[in-house]
Amino acid sequence: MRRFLIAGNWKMNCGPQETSTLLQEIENIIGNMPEAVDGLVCPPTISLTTASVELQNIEGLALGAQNVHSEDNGAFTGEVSTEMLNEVNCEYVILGHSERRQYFGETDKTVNAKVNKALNDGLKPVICVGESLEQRKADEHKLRVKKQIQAALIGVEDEDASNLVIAYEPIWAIGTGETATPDQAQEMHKMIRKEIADLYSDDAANQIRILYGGSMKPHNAEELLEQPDVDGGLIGGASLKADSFTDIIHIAEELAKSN
Ligand SMILES: O=C(CO)COP(=O)(O)O
Repeated sequence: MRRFLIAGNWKMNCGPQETSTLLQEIENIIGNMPEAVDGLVCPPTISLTTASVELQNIEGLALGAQNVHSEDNGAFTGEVSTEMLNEVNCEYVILGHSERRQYFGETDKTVNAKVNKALNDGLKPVICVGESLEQRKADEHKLRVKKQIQAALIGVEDEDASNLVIAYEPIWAIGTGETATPDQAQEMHKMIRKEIADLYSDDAANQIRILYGGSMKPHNAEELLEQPDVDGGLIGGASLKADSFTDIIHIAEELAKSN
């Protein structure tokens, strides 16, 4: 059985001080992560070192970055390398978030290079895919997401597939308060799992975790997380408050217990 992964993408929020405060608040509420649920926080690069220290007190809550470069090192002003992320105990890295695709020139090709680099260097990529509102209205959402997945996974070997996480994030639901309905999320997650089965194997498809992202909040987390192919959440706004983030963790815990 796949374990829930409840992940916070903090985006460009929380410098080192706020990072310490937020993680201490989370620790005060949950202590460690519940047995049945995996957790992840992805602060901005400058706060990773601080987060790494704080997270020593919260068992089961892993650390991730929001981006990485595909080269080892060198003249790439403003970038960070996989080696640097490993040094501060990052386990995951978010790749291909729609905001990076939209504002920072990320393409299917650069995402693919980063996915391979991350896997080669022991980081688990959280690959973000998702369609725009126009694409959904034109009934192109399935094709768009399929293409993003195929492109992101070029060169990724079968044995690495289980280290991947995929996040389905419909762009129209990010930061808008509008959520995909549970049926819409399930339909897309099922299709993504089928795509992984076609590209790799049923085994890989059964193992891979597919997260939903886009205005997941405590009030809608249960109906989304109870869908059979929704294995967790990639949470933006609601991950910036200790109470809403831990509420969602507790919802996942209850669902895991009842399964
Ligand atoms: O983009 C997201 C997570 O990566 C979702 O953000 P919100 O939860 O703020 O909609």
